[in-house]
Amino acid sequence: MTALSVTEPAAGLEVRALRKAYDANVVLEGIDLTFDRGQVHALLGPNGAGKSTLLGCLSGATTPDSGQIVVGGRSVDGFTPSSALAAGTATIYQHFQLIGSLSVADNIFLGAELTAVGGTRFREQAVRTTEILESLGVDLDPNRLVEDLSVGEQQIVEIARALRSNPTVLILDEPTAALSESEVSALLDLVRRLAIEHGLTVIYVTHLLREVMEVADVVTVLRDGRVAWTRRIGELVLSDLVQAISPDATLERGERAVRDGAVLLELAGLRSTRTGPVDLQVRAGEIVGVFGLLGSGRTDLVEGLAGVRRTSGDCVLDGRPLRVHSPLTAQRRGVVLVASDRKAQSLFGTMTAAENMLMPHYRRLRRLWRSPRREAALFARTAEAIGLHPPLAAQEGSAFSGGNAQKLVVGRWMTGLDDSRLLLLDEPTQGVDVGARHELYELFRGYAAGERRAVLFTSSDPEEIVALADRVVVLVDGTVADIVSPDVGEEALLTLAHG
Ligand SMILES: Nc1ncnc2c1ncn2[C@@H]1O[C@H](COP(=O)(O)OP(=O)(O)OP(=O)(O)O)[C@@H](O)[C@H]1O
Repeated sequence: MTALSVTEPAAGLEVRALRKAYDANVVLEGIDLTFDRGQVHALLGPNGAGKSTLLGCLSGATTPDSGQIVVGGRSVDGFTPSSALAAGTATIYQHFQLIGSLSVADNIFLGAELTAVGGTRFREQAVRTTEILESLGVDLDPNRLVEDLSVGEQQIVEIARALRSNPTVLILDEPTAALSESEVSALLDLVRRLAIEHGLTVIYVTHLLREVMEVADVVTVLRDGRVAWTRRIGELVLSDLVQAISPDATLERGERAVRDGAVLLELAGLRSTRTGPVDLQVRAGEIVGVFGLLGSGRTDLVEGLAGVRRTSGDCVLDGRPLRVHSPLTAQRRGVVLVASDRKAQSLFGTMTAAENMLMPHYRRLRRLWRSPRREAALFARTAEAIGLHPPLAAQEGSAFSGGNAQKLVVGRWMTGLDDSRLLLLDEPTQGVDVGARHELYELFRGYAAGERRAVLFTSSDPEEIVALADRVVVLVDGTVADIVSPDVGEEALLTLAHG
C-alpha cells in the first residue's frame, strides 16, 4: 500500500464516455465518473443497471466499446485483467476466485509466487500472508487449505490477495454478501482505513444501503446504464437512496401470519452434517426465519431438509414421515429449495431464462405435448411478477445480472404451477435490489398464504428477518438457541445469535 503524496492527482480513477452494448442492449451509455483518492465511492443502482459491467470494464474483464479509463492520471488503453492490475487496480469479485486444494498463502501468491533459485519461498509467503491478514485483524493460519475454511474466511483470503499487489484502486463487488455481522463491521472498518490512512481509491458496489451510509464518502446511483446522480454522503439520508434506486419501493411489512394453522412440518431431534438436534414446528401459512451467525448451521439445516445433506432424527411433513435421500425425493414430497449460491447450485448459465425458470415443471406443462405458447405466457407472467429484467425468455442464464439471476431461480417456485408444500430459501435476496427485495417478500407471503404451504428461510441479515419472518429460529453452534417473534428487533436477534 502506498502512502498518499501531494504530487499525485486527486482523481484515483476516471471514466470518460464509457460505452458498452450487448447487441441491441446498451448497458453503459457513455458513463463519466471520477473516483477520488482516499475516498470510498459507492456505486448503487437497481438490478441490471450496469454496475457489474462498469466494474468489469475497470478490472479489464469486459472490453468497453468506446471510452477512456484513466488511472492515477494515466490513460490505460487495451485494458486486460493483467494491465488493470499493473495500473494499480485490484478487484474483489462477488464469486470467489480461490483454489480449494491450495493453502491460504498459496492462494494469496497464486500467479505471483515469491521465488528464489531453489524454487518458491513458501516460508516468506507464509510470513507475508500473516502480515496482510494481521492488517485485516484476522487470525488465520496461512497453511490451512482454503477448502477447509468457512465462506467468511474465504472472503478474507480474497481481500488479502487483492491487497498483495499494493493497489492504488480497490474495487469491491458486494464484498459482504457472505460475511457474518462481526466480519462485516471489521471489513467496513478496514475499507475506511484503506481509504483514509493509505489513500486508496475504493469503489464499492452493494445493495445494502446501511453499509453505504456507514462506509461511503460519495455515492453514485446508476440507472439504465447512465449516471442518475453523484452526491456526498453527508447530504443524504437512507430514504434518499431507497428512492433513487426504486422510486416505487414500499418498505412496509405485510401482515404477520396468525400462528394457528395446522402443523405442516415437525422436526424432533433432527441432525444434519453440522446441525442438531433441532426441534421445530412450522405451521401452514407461516414464514419462519432461521437466523444465526456464519457457521451457525443455517444452510446445513435447510439443505438437510431438501435432501442435499444426510439427516437423522425425526422429520414429519403433513403427518407423514419425511425421509429424503436427494433433492428429487424431497421435491416429490413437495419440499423445494432455492440455494444460496446460485452460480454453483441453481442457475444453468447456458440454458435460456425460460428453461431455467420452467425446468422443474416441464412434466406438468407437457400434458400430451409441449405448448410453446403456453410456456411463453407462463414465463412472461412470472417474469413480470418477480420483476425480471430483461424479461427475455430466450436470454441465456449467464447473461442476467446477479440480482436478476437470483430472481430467475426464485421464480421457479413462483409460477403458481407446482404443488410444493414447503419452500426452503437460503439467503433468498442476496444481490437483489431494495425494490425487488420487497416485491419478492410479497411473493413469498403469497406462497405461504392459505392452509397448505409454508416458507422456511435463512438469512444473515437481521433486517430481512424482521421484514419477512412471522417467527424466528435463532441457531447458535448448530442448535436452536431460541424461537422468538421478529418483533424483538434486530439488536435483540443479534444478541441472541451471539449466544
Ligand atoms: N454477457 C452478456 N450478454 C448479454 N447481456 C449481458 C451480458 N452481461 C450483462 N448483460 C446485461 O447487461 C445489463 C447490466 O448488467 P449488470 O450485471 O452490469 O447489472 P448490475 O447493475 O450489476 O445488476 P445486479 O445488481 O443485478 O448485479 C443487464 O441487462 C444484463 O442482462
